[in-house]
Amino acid sequence: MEVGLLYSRIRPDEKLLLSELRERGHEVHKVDVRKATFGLDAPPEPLGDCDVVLDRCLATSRSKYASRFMAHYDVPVVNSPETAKTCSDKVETSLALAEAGIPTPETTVAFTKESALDAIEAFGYPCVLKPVVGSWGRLMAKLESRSAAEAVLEHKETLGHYEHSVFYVQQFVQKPGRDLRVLTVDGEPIAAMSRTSDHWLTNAATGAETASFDLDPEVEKLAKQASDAVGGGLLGVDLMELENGGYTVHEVNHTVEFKALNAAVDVNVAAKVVDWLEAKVAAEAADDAEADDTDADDADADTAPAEVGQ
Ligand SMILES: Nc1ncnc2c1ncn2[C@@H]1O[C@H](COP(=O)(O)OP(=O)(O)OP(=O)(O)O)[C@@H](O)[C@H]1O
Repeated sequence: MEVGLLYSRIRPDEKLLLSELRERGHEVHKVDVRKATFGLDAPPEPLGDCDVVLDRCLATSRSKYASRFMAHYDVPVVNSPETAKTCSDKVETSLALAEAGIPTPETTVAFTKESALDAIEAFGYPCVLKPVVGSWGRLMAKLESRSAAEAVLEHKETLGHYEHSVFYVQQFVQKPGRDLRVLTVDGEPIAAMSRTSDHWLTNAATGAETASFDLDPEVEKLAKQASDAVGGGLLGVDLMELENGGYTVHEVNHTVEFKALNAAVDVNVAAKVVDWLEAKVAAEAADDAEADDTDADDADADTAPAEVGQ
């Protein structure tokens, strides 16, 4: 198959994917989104001929628009623009999870620092303030007191980008020093790991210790539901274990990194992802062939009465 790769930096994750794709003899076209341009009529060369395009852009805005353009050109893209739109924004993600009835931390959104402080006080301390867009745990604050909350809110309002005047306040979940990451393809888990740290931020990017996690049916079910809720694709579903049992889903990542997962588990993650891509492309080709057959049958049916009459 011909695979397009939209990127701005080739991380170890992309390297794993690229070598797996090339080892299997697939042709890969890398497109640096910093150099490409996207018009309304035709896709940048050679993406139009690709069987599938992988959006691996680092920047949220690039990822959102680049995947939207691919869909506009009718080029199959992973992940879909709908998924990118939902996952790249924590408000959208929380709403999608809540609408699907998936347990997710209690969250309140406010638009001024005064109403944000009201929301924070209603949660009590500690609670969490997150930027609506961003990853790797950056600019997340665990608020331990009213005075800390006031200071952070003032900094955000005065110094922050306009996105920082959407205040996303969340209950602090008393997790057991770790959270869980499940990598899924259209809801099917490929592998899972726990990420443990003494710090309250336990994502791998902050240096947490990773270990393979044996999926239980509940995590598997929630990962599938969370994937469906955001539109499916190649996703990293993040969950926390609750003190009284059960889980809560706090994030779904759409341009998911899997280098740490690959190192933690006994699964060749890139190989599983490429298996899924191959199956996806084959299914799409079969659908297209069926549609062509149906069109041909319809054309025969259209001409049949005339033939009979002759
Ligand atoms: N409500 C919460 N209560 C307690 N801990 C939390 C809460 N939300 C997030 N965390 C911790 O903070 C870490 C980062 O959170 P989150 O995934 O929301 O941020 P992020 O910047 O989008 O990170 P990434 O994109 O790398 O997953 C999580 O791995 C988890 O350990």
